[in-house]
Amino acid sequence: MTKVIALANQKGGVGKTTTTVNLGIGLVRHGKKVLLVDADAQGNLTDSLGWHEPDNLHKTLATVMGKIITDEPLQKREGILHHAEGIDLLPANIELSAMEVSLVNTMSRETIMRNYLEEVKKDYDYVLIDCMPSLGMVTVNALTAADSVLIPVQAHYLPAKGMSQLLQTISRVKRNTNPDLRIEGVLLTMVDGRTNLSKDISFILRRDFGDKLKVFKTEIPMAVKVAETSAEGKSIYEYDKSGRAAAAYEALTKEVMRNGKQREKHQAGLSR
Ligand SMILES: Nc1ncnc2c1ncn2[C@@H]1O[C@H](COP(=O)(O)OP(=O)(O)OP(=O)(O)O)[C@@H](O)[C@H]1O
Repeated sequence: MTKVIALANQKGGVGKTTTTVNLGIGLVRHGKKVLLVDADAQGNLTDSLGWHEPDNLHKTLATVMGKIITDEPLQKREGILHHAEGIDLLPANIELSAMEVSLVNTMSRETIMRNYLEEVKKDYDYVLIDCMPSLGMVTVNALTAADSVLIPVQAHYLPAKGMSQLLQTISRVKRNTNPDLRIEGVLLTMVDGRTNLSKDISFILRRDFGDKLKVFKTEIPMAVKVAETSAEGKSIYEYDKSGRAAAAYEALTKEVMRNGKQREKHQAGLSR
């Protein structure tokens, strides 16, 4: 069964795009078939995989969502690009901002992305959706299409208020359009090893939001090489394969795969 994971946090610059790329390519390196969906009109994911001028792309997430809205048939792999490291990408550009506006007056406006993914996800083991830094209609679509949400949090920034808003949106989506939506985990990013702040933040998250809010064991270290990868259009495994950040993203990849297996076992146990 395909697993759809939305990477969301309405605060910008927390490592969503970097994590989408390196978790996605990490999964490919373990033999998984993976589609990345850029759900941000800034097109940062598209750019960081080497399509440096997203606004010149003719077919994007906005194109295929538009076709779902008007009930036009999709072409095979319409808009999907293939990256040299073995991963597929549905890109985004500025046209997604217009989609954000037009969704407001669309019937079943929360389920357009889910309906699109129903058509393409059977070709993949994982679909990762890189959300934009807002909790608008496109992000609600991503949360409605997802099985789980992975929440990257910058370790040196206390996210309490933003986290409450995000958790409220997740609860609203669960109540209205996606009752099975789970939280995959909170991922601490840009961790500076010289401080204990990430431990404090893990503690505060658990204290304020309860044990249900799982925090990944893996933490992503702050590393200049990570910041350099996006200009290169490569993953951290290609750019700095023996560095600490590559090891951390590999550990995260294994943790995500392990979580998936545990859940499958649990569900199999329940249905017996
Ligand atoms: N572990 C890291 N160490 C150092 N720099 C990092 C790390 N992770 C991400 N960065 C850099 O921090 C910036 C923000 O990261 P990223 O684009 O992944 O965040 P984002 O949450 O997707 O941002 P946006 O909200 O704008 O989409 C980028 O310049 C990125 O290269």
